[in-house]
Amino acid sequence: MTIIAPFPGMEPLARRMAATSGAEIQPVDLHHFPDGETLVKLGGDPAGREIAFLATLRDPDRLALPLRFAALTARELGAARVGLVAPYLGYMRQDKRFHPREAVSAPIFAGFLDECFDWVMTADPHLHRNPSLSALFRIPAYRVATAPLLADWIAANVPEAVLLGPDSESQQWVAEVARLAGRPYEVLTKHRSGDRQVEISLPGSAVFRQGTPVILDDIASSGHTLIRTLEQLEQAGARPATCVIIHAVFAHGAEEAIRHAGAARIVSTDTIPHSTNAVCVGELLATEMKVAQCAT
Ligand SMILES: O=P(O)(O)OC[C@H]1O[C@@H](O)[C@H](O)[C@@H]1O
Repeated sequence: MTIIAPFPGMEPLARRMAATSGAEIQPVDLHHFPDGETLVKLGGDPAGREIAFLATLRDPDRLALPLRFAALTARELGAARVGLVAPYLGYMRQDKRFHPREAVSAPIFAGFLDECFDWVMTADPHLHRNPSLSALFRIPAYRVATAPLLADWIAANVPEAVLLGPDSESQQWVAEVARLAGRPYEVLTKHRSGDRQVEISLPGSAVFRQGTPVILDDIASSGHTLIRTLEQLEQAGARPATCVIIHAVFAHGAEEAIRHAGAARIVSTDTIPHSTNAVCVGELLATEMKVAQCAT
């Protein structure tokens, strides 16, 4: 039987995955010493077993070394194969050199995970320039799409939804969710000049006035993409908008600021544990994990 080894905070998602896959859950213990170093302890003996660590990489700098300790320890103790399920895969946004001498973090981070694991799996990675996850990793890389779950949620919860993608990067998600939900969509124009400096322009067609706007994006981080979109919609006289986010990254104060900007509701998937989680990806990940484990 496969082992799912959740990092701290990931136990609820591990239980949902285990309910579908029948896997055994063995939580990973992290002990933080006073000097800042971390002691990793596996929850059981992985000898001869398939083990999948479950860690969402919202805070990858803090998690990278413990992940490596866990993966190499599982190997040393004789695990048959060691996988990583990272429902949110951090560092994918720095996929090119935007300014001279910057690190192109996405492939470097992928290379780090290549060295630790036999396979990796994630949900809707932020890869809008190169949508192929397998081009980034040398190990087998699997992705699940949350679009069917988001479409179902919108169909059940938002009457007369008109989907809005705040920028061209969101086109791939908003177009697919709109298609599955059978609802219209529009993609807005965004200009970002800094971490928290964002401008949004609404399209002239104003389809968003014909229903309830649902702003759909893969990530809310500083929240400024959503905040500026909400402000523009309010100025244009649209109905209060619902924000649907795949990965609830939410930097400090972001959720409150988005609510203050007029969001009628904010919902997210549970790729990152957060109070806005309303859509569960556990079954999706568990089903894809069986595919990963059947592959040689
Ligand atoms: O505007 P914040 O919330 O900081 O960042 C999230 C946005 O930045 C993009 O990469 C994401 O796709 C999303 O549109």
